[in-house]
Amino acid sequence: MSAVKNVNRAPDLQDDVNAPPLHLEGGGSIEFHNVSFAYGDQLPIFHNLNLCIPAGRTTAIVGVSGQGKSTLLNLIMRMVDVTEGAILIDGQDIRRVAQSHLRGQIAYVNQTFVTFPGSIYYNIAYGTVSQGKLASKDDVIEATKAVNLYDTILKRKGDFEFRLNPYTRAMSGGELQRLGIARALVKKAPILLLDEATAALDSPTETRIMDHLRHSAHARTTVIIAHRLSTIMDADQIVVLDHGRVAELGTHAELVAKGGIYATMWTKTHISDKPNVSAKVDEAIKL
Ligand SMILES: Nc1ncnc2c1ncn2[C@@H]1O[C@H](COP(=O)(O)OP(=O)(O)OP(=O)(O)O)[C@@H](O)[C@H]1O
Repeated sequence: MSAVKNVNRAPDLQDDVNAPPLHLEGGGSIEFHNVSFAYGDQLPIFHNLNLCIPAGRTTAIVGVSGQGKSTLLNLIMRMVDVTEGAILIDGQDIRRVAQSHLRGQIAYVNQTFVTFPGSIYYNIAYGTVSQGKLASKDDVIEATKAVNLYDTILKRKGDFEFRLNPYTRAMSGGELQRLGIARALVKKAPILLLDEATAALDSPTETRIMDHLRHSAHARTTVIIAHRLSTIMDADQIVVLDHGRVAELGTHAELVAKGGIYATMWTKTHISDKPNVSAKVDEAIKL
């Protein structure tokens, strides 16, 4: 019932009358142009932020806790509107295009996978519902292979017909997180936003999924937030957010050589490889 209520609720942000769809001829480049943003009457999180996220590439966003990484993704999805400035996707101000179409072009995964009462197939195929359809069984199978979950599902009674229920814990946290990524992959959206989407996974599984995302034939613009820097060190560009602005931008090698905020975080990550001190270092990185 609450899902039905949410679907029927008027959106907080209204579309222009006859708002056009988003045209992605440029492949989905995202530009923050002098963006300022505050939640309500809170202190601003961004002030005159300028950032270019190139199409078809992977951009990682890092920064200590509370610097606005998740907010940056919320702004791209237009869950909230900029206070000043504009966000352009392939040159189009996202406030001027239909919200349903904008979100139809974006796949988003965070740490929480919402399960619906229904089969594993349904729970993954649901990823395309904003495009007015359920994903095909073949696409669902392909996505589960990409996230290293196919064999696990086959071991379940009824495999893809195995029923999930939000109130019983039928899968581990890592399996649910991989289901969440599979749900995003079936959407085959030109823009993929990952917010700590692989945080619950062990390193080999995470590496395999990241490799798939990097090398899959389906070109997409990927923006990724990850606390574990090893997840994002191969990104085409890494953006370090600090005090509402882009403090550093470059590849992993460039930023380590620069010796600034990222280099400090990277050094702490190395220490965290030693098991006994990892918790303390996590705490330090989170500040
Ligand atoms: N809906 C909201 N209303 C008011 N303030 C919010 C809201 N969401 C986030 N904030 C605040 O905005 C700031 C940035 O939050 P955000 O979640 O974007 O940071 P983050 O860099 O992703 O943090 P973390 O690494 O801890 O996830 C924080 O101070 C947070 O408390």
